[in-house]
Amino acid sequence: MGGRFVQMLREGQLKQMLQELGWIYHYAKRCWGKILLYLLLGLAGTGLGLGASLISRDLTGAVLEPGSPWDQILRLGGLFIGLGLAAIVLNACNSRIAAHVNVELQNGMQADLFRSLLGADWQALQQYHSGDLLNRLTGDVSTVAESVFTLVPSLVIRLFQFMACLLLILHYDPVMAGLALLSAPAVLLFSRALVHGMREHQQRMRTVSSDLMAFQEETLQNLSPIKAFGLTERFGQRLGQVQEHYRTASLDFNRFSIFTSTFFSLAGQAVSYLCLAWGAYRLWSGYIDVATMVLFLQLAAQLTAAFSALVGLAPGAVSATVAARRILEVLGMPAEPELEPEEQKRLERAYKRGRAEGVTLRLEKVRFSYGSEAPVLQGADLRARPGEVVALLGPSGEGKTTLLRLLLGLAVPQSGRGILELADGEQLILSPATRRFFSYVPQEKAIFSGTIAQSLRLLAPEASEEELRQALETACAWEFVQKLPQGIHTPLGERGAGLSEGQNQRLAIARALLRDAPILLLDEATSALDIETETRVLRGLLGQTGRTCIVTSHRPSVFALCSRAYRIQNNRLEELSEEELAVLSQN
Ligand SMILES: Nc1ncnc2c1ncn2[C@@H]1O[C@H](COP(=O)(O)OP(=O)(O)OP(=O)(O)O)[C@@H](O)[C@H]1O
Repeated sequence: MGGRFVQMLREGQLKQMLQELGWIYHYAKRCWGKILLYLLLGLAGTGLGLGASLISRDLTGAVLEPGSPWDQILRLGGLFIGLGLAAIVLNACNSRIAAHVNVELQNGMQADLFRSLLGADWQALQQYHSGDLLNRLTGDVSTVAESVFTLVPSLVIRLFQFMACLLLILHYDPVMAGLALLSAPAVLLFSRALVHGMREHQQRMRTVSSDLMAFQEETLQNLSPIKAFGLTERFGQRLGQVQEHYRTASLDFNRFSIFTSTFFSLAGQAVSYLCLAWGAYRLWSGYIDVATMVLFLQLAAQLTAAFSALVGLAPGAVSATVAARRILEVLGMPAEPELEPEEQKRLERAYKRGRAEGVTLRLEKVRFSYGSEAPVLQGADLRARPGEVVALLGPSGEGKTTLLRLLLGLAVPQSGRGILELADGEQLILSPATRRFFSYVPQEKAIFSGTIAQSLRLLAPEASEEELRQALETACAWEFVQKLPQGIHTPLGERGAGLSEGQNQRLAIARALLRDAPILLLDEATSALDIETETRVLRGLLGQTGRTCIVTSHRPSVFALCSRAYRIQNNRLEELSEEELAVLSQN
C-alpha cells in the first residue's frame, strides 16, 4: 500500500488532487459557519426523526393499552406532532442555508474566474474556445460549488455513523468488528485504479461537454450564414455527431461506475454474510444471546451502509476535483503584467502630458510570431507623429491587425520594442498599461447590447448627451441616430443587432472618439461605408488636430487622406515614398 501511495505521489496525481481539494477548501472556508450550521441542523433533524419514531412507538402502545390515561395519550400525540413540525422547520431552514451557500460559492468562484479571464494574457487566451471557457465558468463552477455543500456534510455524517457503529461492535465483539472491516483493504487496494479511472472518465466527460457547448455557441453566433448557405440540416447532423461523443463518454463512464459499485456491493455483501456466520457461530456456541445477535446484525448492516455511502461519495469528490483542475488551469493562465505603483504614477503623469502635447509612436526592429509559427513581422520599424495619419496597407493576411495588436500590448514582440515618446523625449515601452493612450476601432463588430447611449458611454461614462451627439456627428452617425424613434436611447441587440454593418462601424468610431485618447487606431473601420460617407467620416476624424492616427485599409480613398503609409509584405514593413502614396491614392 505504502508503495502505491509513494507511486501516486511521485506521479504527481495525489499532489494534484490535494492541490485541488485545498483550493476547494479555500472557498468552503468562506462559508464555514453556514456549512457548520447546516450540518448541525441536519444532525438535529435526524435526531428529531429518530425521536419521533420512538414516540410513535410509545403512542401506539398507549393507544392500544386499555385504560391508558387520556392526558398521557394527548401529551405523546402533541409531542409527536411537535417533533414532526420542528423537523419541517429545520428542513426549510436548511434548504435556505443551502441556497445561500451555493449562490455565495458559485458567485465567488465565477467572479474570480471571470476576473482572471479578463486579466489574462491575450495570447494565452487564444488557446481556448470561448464555448469551453463558458463551460468552465458555468458547469465546472457549479459542480465545485455543489460539491462543497453536499460532500462536506455527507462526509462528516457518514464518518460519524461509521465510527459510532464500529466502536459499538468493537465493544461487544472485536472479532466481529474485524470481520466488518474486511472490505476496507479491498477498497484501499483498488483505490488507486478507482480514482485514476474516475478522473479519466470525468475529464473525458468535461471535455466532451465543453465540445458540445463550443459547438452550440459557435452555431448560435453564426445563425445567419448557416441559414443563408442552407446548412441547417448539416449542422443538425453535426450536433448529432458531437452528441454521439457525449453519449459514448457518458455510457463508458456509467459502465465504469456500475462495475465499481457492483464490486463494492459484492464486497459489502460478503462481509455481511461473514458477520452473520460469525454471529450464528457465537450464538450456537452460547457466547451471545439472540438479542445481542439481532443487535450485531443491525449494527453490521449500518456499518456496511455507512461504508458504501462513504465510497459512494468518491465519484462526487473526483468530479469536483476534476472541475477544480479545469478552473485552476484558467486561474493559472499567465496574467498581463501590472505596473508598480511608482511606474503607475509616472504613466498617469505621462498620459496627461500626452493628451495635451501628443504622442509619437515607434516600433524598432520588431519581430513577432504567433507561438512557434513562422514570423508575421521581422525587423519592423515604424514611426507616427502627433497629427499624422499613417496608413498601413498590404495584402490580406500579411499582418496589419497583428501590428495593431502589438501596439495595443495584446501581442508581445519576441524581439525589438514598441515605444511611446512624449514631446519632451520621455519614453514608455508599449505594454498593457499603455493601452489607455489608444482609442481603437476594431475590424469586427464590437457594439454591445443595450441602448446606443449606453454603448457610447462605455468609454466615457460621464459624457453628456451633447457630447454624445457631437461624437456621433463627427462619425457621421447622428444622421441616422436622430431618425430612430428613440434616438440615442434606442436599444440594440447582441453585437449591435438592429443596425446595418456600416451604421455599427460609425457607432464604433463615435465611441472611440469619446475616449479622447492621444492615439487613434482604425482597423478597416470604414470598410462597410460607401466612399462618400467614408471620406466624410475620415475627414471629420482626421481633421482633429494633435492625434496620432494609424489606419489599416485596402481603399485608395483612405490613402488620399493619409500623411504617410507603410506596406506590410513578406513579413517586412516598408515605408512608401510620397510618389508611391500619391499613385496609390489615385487608383
Ligand atoms: N490569433 C492568431 N493566432 C495565430 N495566427 C494568427 C492569429 N491571428 C492572425 N494570425 C496569422 O497572422 C497572419 C497575419 O494576420 P492579420 O490578421 O494580422 O492579417 P491582416 O493583414 O490584418 O489581414 P486582413 O487584411 O485580411 O485583415 C495571418 O497569416 C494569420 O493567419
